[in-house]
Amino acid sequence: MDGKINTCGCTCIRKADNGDCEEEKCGFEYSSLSQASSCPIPKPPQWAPLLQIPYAEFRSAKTDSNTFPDLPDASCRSEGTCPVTVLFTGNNATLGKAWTKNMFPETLSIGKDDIWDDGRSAISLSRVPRSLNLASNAYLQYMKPGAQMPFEFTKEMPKGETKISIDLSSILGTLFFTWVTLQLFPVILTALVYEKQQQLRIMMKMHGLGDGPYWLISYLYFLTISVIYMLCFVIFGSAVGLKYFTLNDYGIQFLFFFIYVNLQIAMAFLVAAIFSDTKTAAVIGYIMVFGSGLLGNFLFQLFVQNPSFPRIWVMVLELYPGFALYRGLYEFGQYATKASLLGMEGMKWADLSESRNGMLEVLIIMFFEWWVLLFVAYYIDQIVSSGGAKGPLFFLQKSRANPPSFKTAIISMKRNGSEVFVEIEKPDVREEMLGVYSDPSFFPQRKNVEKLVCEPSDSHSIICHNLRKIYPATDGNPEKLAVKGFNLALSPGECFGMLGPNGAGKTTFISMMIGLINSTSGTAIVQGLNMATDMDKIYTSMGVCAQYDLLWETLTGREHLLFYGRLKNLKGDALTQAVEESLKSVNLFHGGVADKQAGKYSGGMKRRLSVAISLIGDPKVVYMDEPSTGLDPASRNTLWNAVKQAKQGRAIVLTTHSMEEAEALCDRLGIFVDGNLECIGNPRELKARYGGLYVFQMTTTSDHEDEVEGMVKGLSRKATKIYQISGTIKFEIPKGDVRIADVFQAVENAKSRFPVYAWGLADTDLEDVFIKVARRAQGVDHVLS
Ligand SMILES: Nc1ncnc2c1ncn2[C@@H]1O[C@H](COP(=O)(O)OP(=O)(O)OP(=O)(O)O)[C@@H](O)[C@H]1O
Repeated sequence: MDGKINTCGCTCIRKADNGDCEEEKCGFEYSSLSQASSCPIPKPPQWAPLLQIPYAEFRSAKTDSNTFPDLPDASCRSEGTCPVTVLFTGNNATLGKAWTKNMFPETLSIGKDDIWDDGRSAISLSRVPRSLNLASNAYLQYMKPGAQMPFEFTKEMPKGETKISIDLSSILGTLFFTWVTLQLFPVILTALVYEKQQQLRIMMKMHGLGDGPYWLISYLYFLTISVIYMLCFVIFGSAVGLKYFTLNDYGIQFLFFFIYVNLQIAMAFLVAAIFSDTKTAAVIGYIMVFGSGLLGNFLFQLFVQNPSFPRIWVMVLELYPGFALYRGLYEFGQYATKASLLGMEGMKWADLSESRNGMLEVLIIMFFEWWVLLFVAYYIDQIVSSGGAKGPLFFLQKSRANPPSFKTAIISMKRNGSEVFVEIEKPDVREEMLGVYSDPSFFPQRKNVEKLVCEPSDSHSIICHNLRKIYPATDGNPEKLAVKGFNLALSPGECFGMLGPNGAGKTTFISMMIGLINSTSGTAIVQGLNMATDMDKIYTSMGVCAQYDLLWETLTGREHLLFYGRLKNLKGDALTQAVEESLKSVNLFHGGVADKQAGKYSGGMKRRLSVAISLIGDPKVVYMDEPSTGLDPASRNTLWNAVKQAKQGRAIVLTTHSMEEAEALCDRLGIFVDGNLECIGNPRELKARYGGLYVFQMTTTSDHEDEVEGMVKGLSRKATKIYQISGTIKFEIPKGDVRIADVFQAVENAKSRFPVYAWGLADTDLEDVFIKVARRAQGVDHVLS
């Protein structure tokens, strides 16, 4: 037994004592070698079929260790215990090679020499495979090297195949493509909810974008995106040769996807009307995506493929857009698979009338549902976005005669001889307060508004008449009377500053004026239009800088201004020029800042952009809620200059906590306390009316404090001590009681009698006025409550 292969291709496996070969093994190499005449005639292998796999199991026929019952060695029954050789016989060995490679990718390597002339091939496997899939007309012969009798199993396929072609798109398509198509749903939904959550929708509305145009623009935008997305989807699918797309008629595919994306947008609008938080909406959106796909897969496999299941229930399922999508894609998949196997065309227009084809019913359902959902979404949105102003039957209210305009109401009151009475507070409170303040000029605004009410004119940009806001009781908190009857008349070119402590009701007032919330009662006329009936028209001449920056994080400053400028009907060069001037006026023009995304702006930059937005497009009335919050002194000066310039020809209402800002910008100031306007006038008037005092301060040693007090009392008997600590004493002295020269003289005398380390005489400033008015009002409120 030398193990050498002789010229006949045989190996001696047993030698006689004389050295001759007693037994040779020619193996399977015999036919690949040129055979000498002396070579023994090889024995053909004894193949016997051991395993029969029915055709029905064509795709998934499997063998396991039990399918090799004739393996002579028990140790060979389990995977990996002994090497084996597999023989293939078929139309050609390449087929066997390709097939086997597919089955045993880890263990198989087949070379050119492995293919025999008779078309068979032999491959050595390092282990017994656990399972086998037979996919060709090959005989598979399985033998263990060295075995006396080869063992084998044979599988003969019923018909010859030249190529294994599995079109995955047709098999996986329905579920996978359902998910791909539905991916747009959460995108549209979150975009819509984001605009609502960030109050960008109301911001757009405030700048003149009505509900109708908003819906139209948004709808067309999402439709364009969806159509492009679906076109790319079908084009790419076709380009890579997915039969799902290439075999079915493109016209039907276009119609199906077009109707579906419209339905999907309508559904996103509907769901967006219900949610106001982006994160919740995104979670719901993705649950709908995956749920629709998986549930659709489960239900339709179960029901559609079961002919005994009532068809009407399938149609009920299809009323849910996600399932309708699944069903349509399922039909495309069915037609593509059939066409691929039988080598014919997929779904054609004529096939729509086939009774088992659900495409037509899906198209009809989706088409009608698209319009129904759109209508319902618009209806719900009108109710939800109105903040309670519109009830479920708002369309009936609209059809009624228009409510009488403000002017008409006044004229009719005059005709009836009734006295026009403007109620500022409940009568008892009013009397009480008049008693407390005993100053009729305390309510000049009421008189002014009364006059305007009686003699309506267009000379005022804003007229507020007894505007009240009561927030309803929520979460166990009682209702809140935030604005208690506000009266204001504001002319063009005037800047009105609202001062007041936190919670005074300033933001509530502005929110009512910009239509963010509805007033509980009262009337406001802006540019001659009644807010209750003509808010949409008022929006076109209004600019708003809200307390919080309402910006799109992904848009640049310039894009924001271009967008809002367009809403204000600016076009072409006028728009470009207005945007550039606006950017310059708030110092956002230079250094590429204008083209940075607003999300990357600092707080101060966002604030300046908000102010620029409020002023673009020449609005006649501008509301600014604490515009300079968070600005550094330089930026604040820039902003002030912008507002001063913007005052020309416009009425501006501005709330602020900065007395400096109020004095710098406002022509008139109103101090608001606990929902009431406590005083109104220009800064100097207010200081004169509520100040009227000098503040005298002196620092000496502790043992001379009495002498300082005596000196001040000598100047004015009405002087009141307001502060005393460690030798520093402060007095308020009525201005009318004292001459400044006398104060200087008294101080000089005092210096000669005791040490004076420092002294000062100051006029009252706006801050003193503010504190005084607020304290007094809160004191009165406290008494009244
Ligand atoms: N949605 C609401 N529901 C109930 N109460 C509210 C609501 N919004 C505001 N309020 C209450 O109304 C009052 C006025 O609030 P508002 O925000 O108008 O005050 P403000 O003067 O703007 O305060 P700040 O200077 O702090 O901005 C406060 O007591 C506030 O708690």
